[in-house]
Amino acid sequence: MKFKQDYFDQLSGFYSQVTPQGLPRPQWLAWSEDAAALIGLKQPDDELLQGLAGNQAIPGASYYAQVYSGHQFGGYSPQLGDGRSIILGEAEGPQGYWDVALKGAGMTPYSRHGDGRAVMRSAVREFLVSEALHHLNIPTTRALAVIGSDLPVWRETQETAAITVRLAKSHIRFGHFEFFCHSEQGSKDKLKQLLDFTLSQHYPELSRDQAGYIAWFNRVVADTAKLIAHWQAVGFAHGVMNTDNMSILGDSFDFGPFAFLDTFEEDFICNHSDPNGRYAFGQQPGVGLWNLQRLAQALVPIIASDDLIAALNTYQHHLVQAYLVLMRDKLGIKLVEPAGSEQDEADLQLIGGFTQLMEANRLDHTNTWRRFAQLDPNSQHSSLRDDFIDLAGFDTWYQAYRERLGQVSDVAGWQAARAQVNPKYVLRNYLAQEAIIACEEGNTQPLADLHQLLTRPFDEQPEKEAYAKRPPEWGQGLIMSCSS
Ligand SMILES: Nc1ncnc2c1ncn2[C@@H]1O[C@H](COP(=O)(O)OP(=O)(O)OP(=O)(O)O)[C@@H](O)[C@H]1O
Repeated sequence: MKFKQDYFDQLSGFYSQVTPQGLPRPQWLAWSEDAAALIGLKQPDDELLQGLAGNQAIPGASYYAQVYSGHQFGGYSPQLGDGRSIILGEAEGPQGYWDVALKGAGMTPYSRHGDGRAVMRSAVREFLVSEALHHLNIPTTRALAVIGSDLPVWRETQETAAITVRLAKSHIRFGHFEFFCHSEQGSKDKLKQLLDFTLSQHYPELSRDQAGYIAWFNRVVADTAKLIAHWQAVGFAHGVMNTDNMSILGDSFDFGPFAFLDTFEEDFICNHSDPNGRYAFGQQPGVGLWNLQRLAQALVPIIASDDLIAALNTYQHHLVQAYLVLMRDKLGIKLVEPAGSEQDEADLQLIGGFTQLMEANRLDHTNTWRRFAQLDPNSQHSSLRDDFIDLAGFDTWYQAYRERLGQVSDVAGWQAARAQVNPKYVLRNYLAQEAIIACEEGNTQPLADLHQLLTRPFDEQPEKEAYAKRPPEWGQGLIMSCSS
């Protein structure tokens, strides 16, 4: 790995230099070849293993933990920070730089009461979902590897420690700005310094003045809205949308009790620690805006309120437009009239009508959408119909859909295009759980197989048909806790 050397200088006051606490007897549990290619790595080897396990220094790496704060479940936590994640710096790759972070590499000044560790279960889940989302074409941080060990750690029961090696275009969170606005260590100058750093790192095309700052905040609003549109379209529930888990770049970030929907349920809650459903699947669009409002509040000292409010007011538009693009593609309908016309409203109703039917008929989200890749769109009789109990409801919807769709001239082409946007395979919780149980028994092959499967989520993989099944009874409604 080749690290950028001037990175640190620009960040003074925003981090603490730390030393990782190594993992004894480390072993590779997972490795992502295409994430490795991002930073010019080819094969995992022993030296890299010891380096990423924190047992020996990696040449050129800097080792730091950042301070930030954030709103967690609606309340402000004034002092958070990388309590178990150590950033090595920015590694150079063929197409740019990536932060490399060791998540679970021991205590830092921000560990509070935590042990600085991550358990294997959560490290594997973060690895799988990072790579799965990427291959679903959803913006996300990436995962290079999972390193396991026999080091015992205590959560609800005794587990073993592991490290996820995370690659991120940026580790800057909404919570960074909140910290430098609200804390005693913060100031207008510090906020400006942080924003100028963000711009120079990630938005070199923007000027470092009021006009650039406003343009930047508009970008953050749009990127966040687009990310959430992706989650809603694919059926992904993040589970812990605290502002310290919101990437400034609009990448999916920090994976805990996340879930892909099995049965479609608007009110689905995947986080055991969220009994009121603050972060339920259907709440995510609203939470995205709420989080942006918290970010805007933190920016008041350096960006005029009117400009912040004007940008926030574009959120709904970006969200709806991005969602419409994704959902029209899933349904195979084309935008005929200009965006923003009455057709948008009619299409939202058509889409909402379908999701309501899915919910009322207790249908599987992924498999139901995948059916569009087999549908004969010119036929009055839909192969989808058999899945519904409410046949009259389906028939009414299908008639409206066919009217909107019109005649399709190239049916095979239409179906192939639907297969490229309606995935066959997603990371269902029970699949992750099976791979984790195998790892606990010393067998990493199921994890490797699942990872491979998820790198081609849109392809038929007949030998892996079973992975597309709805969960067995034990895996239905698996709800994870925040403890990881
Ligand atoms: N085991 C732990 N030891 C120390 N600090 C922890 C531990 N688990 C979580 N934290 C800290 O608690 C806060 C909230 O945790 P959260 O789970 O959102 O983050 P994370 O998953 O640890 O890290 P990241 O956001 O970098 O993915 C963060 O400041 C985090 O560093």
